[in-house]
Amino acid sequence: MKLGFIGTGNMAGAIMGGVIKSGLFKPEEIIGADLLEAGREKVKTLYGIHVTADNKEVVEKAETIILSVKPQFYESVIAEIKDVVKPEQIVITIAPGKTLEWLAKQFGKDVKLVRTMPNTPAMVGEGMTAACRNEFVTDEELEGAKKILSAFGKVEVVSEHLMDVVVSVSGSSPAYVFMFIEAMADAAVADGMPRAQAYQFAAQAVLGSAKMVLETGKHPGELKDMVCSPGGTTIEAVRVLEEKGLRSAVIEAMKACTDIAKKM
Ligand SMILES: NC(=O)C1=CN([C@@H]2O[C@H](COP(=O)(O)OP(=O)(O)OC[C@H]3O[C@@H](n4cnc5c(N)ncnc54)[C@H](OP(=O)(O)O)[C@@H]3O)[C@@H](O)[C@H]2O)C=CC1
Ligand SMILES: O=C(O)[C@@H]1CCC=N1
Repeated sequence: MKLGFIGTGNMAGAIMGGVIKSGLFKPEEIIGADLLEAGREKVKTLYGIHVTADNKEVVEKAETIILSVKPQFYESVIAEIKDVVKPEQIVITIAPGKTLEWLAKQFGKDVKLVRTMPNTPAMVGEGMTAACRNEFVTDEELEGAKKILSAFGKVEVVSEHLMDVVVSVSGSSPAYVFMFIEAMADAAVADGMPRAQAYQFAAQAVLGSAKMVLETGKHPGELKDMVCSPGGTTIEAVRVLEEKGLRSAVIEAMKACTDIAKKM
């Protein structure tokens, strides 16, 4: 088995979907463990992977392990698997707040650790993942981990002190973007557009705008100005968004998100 997941919830499912869709791994090369039968059956049906109720079986069978349980379960799961983790295995973590130092202390032995923060757009191959490693991971092994992470989107190696910021700017931010899309669609529905059509229009506008930022290299403010015709419709919307505090709401929400990540 090439890849093993402990915890087969939302984020693990998004990664499974991404790596299988990319062709990097076949479903039969992936194994996942979860507490409940329902959780295991869901990923077995959706992705065709092997499943087990035994976390240790995942560690015994897979080359690379992704710890995909909630942060509050990291301590107990590591205590359960630490004796079966082999020196050559790479353990990838995806939990906010769990530092390399804290993780190493839980394992209590030399383990190759790659700390990451992915996001659910991994499911459609458009993830954004940040990664950092501990001293036992060689350059070649880091490249191997990056190959897995880039199978479902972009990956960037960052200094560990940035990992809490990454949580708010890309780990959690899909949720704010979905809220924005939902709100835009609600407004369009209020003005008479059928809901399904409203989601298409709003989501495609967000997708295209994000592509413009990534592909033109222009400042987002300049791209915004290009939409605002003098005396036109857009500047009126911009005026109201400023009055209602959109920018400040986003900044304050992200500060709260980063602060929580630091405390986890
Ligand atoms: N969702 C996201 O967008 C992102 C999540 N993450 C991180 O990914 C991790 C998982 O989050 P997410 O997928 O959202 O959470 P989920 O609750 O969807 O998935 C976690 C899964 O782990 C199972 N689980 C709990 N305890 C154990 C255990 N002891 N052994 C095996 N499986 C167990 C849970 O089962 P049960 O439901 O029965 O408890 C659940 O199916 C977290 O650390 C989160 O911070 C990182 C980036 C983005
Ligand atoms: O909400 C959470 O805690 C996780 C981490 C980043 C996205 N979801």
